[in-house]
Amino acid sequence: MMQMMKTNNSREIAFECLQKVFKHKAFSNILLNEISKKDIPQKFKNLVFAIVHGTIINKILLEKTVSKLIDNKKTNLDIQILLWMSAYQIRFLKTIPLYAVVNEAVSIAKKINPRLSGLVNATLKKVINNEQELFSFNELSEEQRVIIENSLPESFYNLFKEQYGSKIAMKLAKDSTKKPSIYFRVNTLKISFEDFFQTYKQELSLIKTFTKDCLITKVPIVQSRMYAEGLITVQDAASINVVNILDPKLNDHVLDMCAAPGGKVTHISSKLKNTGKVIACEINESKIKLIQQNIDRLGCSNIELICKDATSMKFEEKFDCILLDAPCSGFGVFKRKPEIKLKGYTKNKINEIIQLQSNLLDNAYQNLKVSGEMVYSTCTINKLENQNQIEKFLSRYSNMKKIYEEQLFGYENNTDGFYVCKMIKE
Ligand SMILES: C[S@@+](CC[C@H](N)C(=O)[O-])C[C@H]1O[C@@H](n2cnc3c(N)ncnc32)[C@H](O)[C@@H]1O
Repeated sequence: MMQMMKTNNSREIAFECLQKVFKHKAFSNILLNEISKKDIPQKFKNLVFAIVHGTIINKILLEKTVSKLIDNKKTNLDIQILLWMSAYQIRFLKTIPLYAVVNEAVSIAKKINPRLSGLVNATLKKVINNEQELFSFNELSEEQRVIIENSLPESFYNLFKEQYGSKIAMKLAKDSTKKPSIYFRVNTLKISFEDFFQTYKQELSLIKTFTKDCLITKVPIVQSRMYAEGLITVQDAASINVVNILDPKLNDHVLDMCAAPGGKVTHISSKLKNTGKVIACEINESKIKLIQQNIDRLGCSNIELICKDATSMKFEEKFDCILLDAPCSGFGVFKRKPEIKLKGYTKNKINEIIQLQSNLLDNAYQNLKVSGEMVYSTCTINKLENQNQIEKFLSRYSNMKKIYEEQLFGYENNTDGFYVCKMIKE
């Protein structure tokens, strides 16, 4: 195995990331976060991000295209990954010189196995010369074509079609390859929404959105001064929408049962203007530090952080308001975490998650005051974890009433797909 950890070459770095994703099931957002800290020019980083994200998002399309030219069984996975990422650049990154794509791929191939560099060279020249034909799947039905062109595993398409019909399933397939918008939340503990908007609307090309406290920008903002000072935090509009629906009131006693990395709990804190008390619970100890960093950066002073299993914790005092932003399949975040899409749909794993959600809901009920309100949310569009889960919950507790329910698919406003249900304990 070649050693490339110390390289500054964008394509070598991208290749190494993709190996980790495809061979070792690593998550690209974690790898890319590490790369964003590397001391290399921003334009090199941008190329790495584009290649890694684009190759994962389009993996099925790239694999089917490349396999028209090579025998997958006779070609090792490293060479296939190299061909997928190079075919991605040829097809989708039109400003990159084609000779650079081929030369760099050949030079990486020489490090993997010098005998295969000729194969890489010849295959990529064929992709360049026959691009339109190789990337077209006109012989297939429209449904089949759309799922290949958008690299959606058939198991997902079938699940969405069964739950919502083919029209919505097709829209979901097409949406899964879109570039997500950069949404963020203005931290009203430090600046009012209008002041922030007026001050930075030009500099950050700001656009208002469908949900309160949330803006869109075209400029990367994680490295910005406004971010470091805690004026803003990056969060998808659909996620911001959840706490807007929860709508906790000043001085409320609030429980967030599953809090990491802290996007929603810090939003709750800002809604309360640091009054009342918020208990933020998270089972995973390694994520506690992340929540604390967000709490400190955003200036939240009413949050108590606890590391516990939220299926069984009990409190002396019950809560006015509970958020259960449950662990879920993540079928609403394909655009942001394309690895989830590539894993395909397996019933057993989902059944475990559904049971955990159900146990969490039962304990939320136990900890909620009479007249208290709770929100159950997930970043999935899977009905079994959403509407069906809530129907079963409501049938277990006759004094729980649904007061609001919303399923965002993600294609409406280019957000994540999110389910939100607000209930009251009578
Ligand atoms: C969807 S994420 C929460 C996102 C968070 N609300 C936010 O907005 O930043 C779900 C979290 O629940 C945590 N979790 C899973 N099982 C749990 C349990 N039994 N008790 C508490 N937390 C749990 C996971 O570690 C994960 O961090």
